[in-house]
Amino acid sequence: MRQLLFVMNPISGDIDKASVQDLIKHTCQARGRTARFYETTGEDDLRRLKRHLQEHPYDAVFAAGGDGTVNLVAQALCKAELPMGIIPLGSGNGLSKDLGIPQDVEAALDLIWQHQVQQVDTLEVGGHFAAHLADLGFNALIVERFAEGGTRGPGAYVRLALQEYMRYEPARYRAETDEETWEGEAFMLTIANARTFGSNVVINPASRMDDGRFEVCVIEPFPATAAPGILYQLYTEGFDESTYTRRLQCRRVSITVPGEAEVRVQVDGEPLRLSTPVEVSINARSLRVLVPPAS
Ligand SMILES: Nc1ncnc2c1ncn2[C@@H]1O[C@H](COP(=O)(O)OP(=O)(O)OP(=O)(O)O)[C@@H](O)[C@H]1O
Repeated sequence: MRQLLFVMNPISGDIDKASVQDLIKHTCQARGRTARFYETTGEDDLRRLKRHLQEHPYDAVFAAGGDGTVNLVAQALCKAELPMGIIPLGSGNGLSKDLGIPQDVEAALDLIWQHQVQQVDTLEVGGHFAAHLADLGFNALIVERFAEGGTRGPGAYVRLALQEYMRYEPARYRAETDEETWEGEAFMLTIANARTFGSNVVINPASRMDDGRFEVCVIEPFPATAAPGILYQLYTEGFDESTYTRRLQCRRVSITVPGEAEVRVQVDGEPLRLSTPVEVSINARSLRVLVPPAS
């Protein structure tokens, strides 16, 4: 693994990218590796990155940014042999946490020399690629407001969530999977290939990213008095213990919101409006990722 590309998002997280780039360059040079950098622009990045990868041979491509940058690189490498590494530089870094990738830049870089390659499933959500988590309902609304607001960081997210919670009206959903159908009201409905949000909320405990299946994790409407208990359960892997939650395991699902032609969906942290039904399918073991070696 000698030729390495680092795809850097100049605006992700709250981190000085020039010093990170220096650190990556010097670490690689000192240990006989060549690091090249590819800066994202926020416009047409997928097409440009794919073309760059066709024209240049690399041994691995690192996503150096947040979940959106990871989504971009994962999409470019999906169904390819080339493995993806992650240098977590966003505010949430959900997928890297799920895969046990160190959150410290130097430790994450060490995976160049010591790693195993894990093949993980990826999802298609309404025609959009997802490597981590997507959802409909409350969190999708907050992610949309967050993007509109122009502020970044976990503090701004929590402020928005508290404001919106007070006036939030849960919607009715119908989820038809390859195994069962569920219809009912939900506070939010998460399409989960992975386990944990970047905020450390465990939405899909004891799940696997390489089993060819994903979960639809439903949080039903709950009274305000139940909120602290649900939050506690979400942070302590107790999702299934609540009377307000359920999980459907499947290989595909079709989600409708009766009476709505369009629905808010967040996919790997990006807010989208998708037409209904939202069709979700899985690409089993379609992405190769560098993770810490098995202990
Ligand atoms: N040069 C750029 N200028 C403006 N926006 C950019 C640029 N490069 C990428 N983007 C946008 O940045 C977003 C992805 O950001 P990313 O998820 O990597 O960081 P983050 O939002 O800070 O982290 P996290 O997702 O962990 O909260 C995408 O919407 C992408 O279009």
